[in-house]
Amino acid sequence: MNIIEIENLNKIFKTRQNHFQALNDLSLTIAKGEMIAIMGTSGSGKTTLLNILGCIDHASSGSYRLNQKLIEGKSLQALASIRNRDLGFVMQDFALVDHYSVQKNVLLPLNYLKDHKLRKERAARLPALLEKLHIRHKQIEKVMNLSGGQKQRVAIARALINEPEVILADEPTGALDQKTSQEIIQLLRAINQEGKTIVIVTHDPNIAACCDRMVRIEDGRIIEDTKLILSV
Ligand SMILES: Nc1ncnc2c1ncn2[C@@H]1O[C@H](COP(=O)(O)OP(=O)(O)OP(=O)(O)O)[C@@H](O)[C@H]1O
Repeated sequence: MNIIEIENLNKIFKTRQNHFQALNDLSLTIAKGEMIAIMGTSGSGKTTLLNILGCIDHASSGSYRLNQKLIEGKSLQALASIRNRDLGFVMQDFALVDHYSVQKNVLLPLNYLKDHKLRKERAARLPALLEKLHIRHKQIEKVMNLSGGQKQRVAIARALINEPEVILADEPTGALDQKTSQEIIQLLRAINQEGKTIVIVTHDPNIAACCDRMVRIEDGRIIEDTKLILSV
């Protein structure tokens, strides 16, 4: 089953003087449970694509179906709820609140859940989640006192707390050294093997090599789509 289906997607950024076509008739399907790397030179359209997949931005034309549901035409409120329920985000700069504790950061997405019972159930999973990500011993530590690798583990825990089907990661290892990057990618791989679909934007061929598939974008178009034989 395809969890992501995009068809003939175009994205045009309009400024006062001119306009720029960042995505050009791009079509892509991603199967449930796939781990896919999006590569391409700087300015090729990777983040633009990820932002549309993440319902942070909308396409100028074309269609996007997430879990069979058409995303175009949804209200801002509906998009916010899709982002919170169906998607988890992991960013290069971690996007954590530095002066909050690890547990407060991880529990943040639950604030948007209206169902109090569900909120309690999910919050109860916190210790097991932190254990799995090897940061249980840092539960009440402020994020500002953690290493880069630990911060990214907190961000991954936060992305997982609402049990989304899809994790979108924009250069998740961009701020980390090589050894820590490998640890983070192996962690994402383990999460993928539990059934999550993972889309990773990366410049790093070593990260792409840990994925099932690599799609290369140039000038807003897909120029390569390769299934990878995993060595990990
Ligand atoms: N809000 C915007 N307004 C105008 N142009 C934009 C806007 N956002 C992105 N662009 C342009 O769209 C193109 C694609 O940008 P995007 O951020 O998707 O590239 P990228 O592949 O993620 O690059 P990088 O690897 O450097 O992060 C770039 O030429 C960029 O300048």
